[in-house]
Amino acid sequence: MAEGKRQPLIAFHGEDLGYGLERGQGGRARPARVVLPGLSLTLHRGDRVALLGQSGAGKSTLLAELRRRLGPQAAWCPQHHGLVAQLAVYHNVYMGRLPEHSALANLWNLLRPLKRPWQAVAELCELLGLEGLMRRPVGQLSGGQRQRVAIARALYQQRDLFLGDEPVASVDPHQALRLLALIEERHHTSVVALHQRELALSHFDRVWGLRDGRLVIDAPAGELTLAELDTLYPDADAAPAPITSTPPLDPEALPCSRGRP
Ligand SMILES: Nc1ncnc2c1ncn2[C@@H]1O[C@H](COP(=O)(O)OP(=O)(O)OP(=O)(O)O)[C@@H](O)[C@H]1O
Repeated sequence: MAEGKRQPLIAFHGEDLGYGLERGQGGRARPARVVLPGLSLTLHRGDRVALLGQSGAGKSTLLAELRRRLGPQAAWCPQHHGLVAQLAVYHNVYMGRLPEHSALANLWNLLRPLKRPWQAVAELCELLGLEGLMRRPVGQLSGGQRQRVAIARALYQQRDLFLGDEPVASVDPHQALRLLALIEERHHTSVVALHQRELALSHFDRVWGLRDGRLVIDAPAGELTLAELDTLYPDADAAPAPITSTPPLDPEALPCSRGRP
C-alpha cells in the first residue's frame, strides 16, 4: 500500500504502556510498572507488521494493549496458545467463536458437535495439516501441532485483523511460511511478534523493532537490512551473518524512530 494514503486504525501518542495502575500527578492513571514509556506509533489498515525485539523487550506488552484497544475486530493468537489440553482439537478451535453462541448451543456442541461448525473446523484443520486429529485431545499433540491448533482457532474467529504473539515459533521453516501465508490471505491487517528476522524482511511490509523500552525501528521492511535488525538483539552471542553486502550498523547510529515520509 502506498505510504502516503494509509488509513490509521489505531495510534499511540507518547503513551506509557505497562502493568498495574497507579495515579500520577493530577490524578492521571498510568501503569505502576512502565515497560514502554512514551510510545508513539500508528497501525494502518493494510499493514502487515513484524514485531521484533529480544526477550523481555515488550512485544507481548504492546500486543496486549493493541488487543485491548482493537477489541473484537482482532483475532488473537497468544504466545502460550491458551488451549485446553483435555479437550479435542475440534473443541479448542470452536472456542474461537464461543461468545457468538448461546450457552445452550455451546453446551450441546460440547456433547454432540454441530454439523456446520464441525465442517468449518474440518476445513481449517485440513488447511493446517491437522486432518485426522479433530477428535484428539490437544494434550496428546506435538508442540507444532498445538501451535497450528492455536492458529486454527484464531482463523476460525474470521476477523479482519490478526494479532499473533510468536504464532510460528514452534513450527519448521516450511510450515512457518505456509502459516504466515494463510494469516495474510485471511486478514487485511496483521501484527505478528516473531524472532525470525529473515521472515520479517521477506514476509511483512513493515517492521516495528523494540529495544530497551523504545521503538527504535518503525520502517517499511524493504528499507531495512538484517544487520539493522540484528541491533535489536544486543545480548546475542554472535549476530547471524547478514545476507546483504551492507556493512553492519553501529547500534548507536540507529535513529530513534524510522518514521514514515
Ligand atoms: N504481568 C506483568 N506484570 C509486570 N511486569 C510484567 C508482566 N508481564 C511482563 N512483564 C515485564 O514486562 C517486560 C516486557 O515483557 P514482555 O512479555 O512484553 O516481553 P516480550 O518482548 O514479549 O518477551 P518474550 O519474547 O520473552 O515473550 C519484562 O521485563 C517483563 O518482566
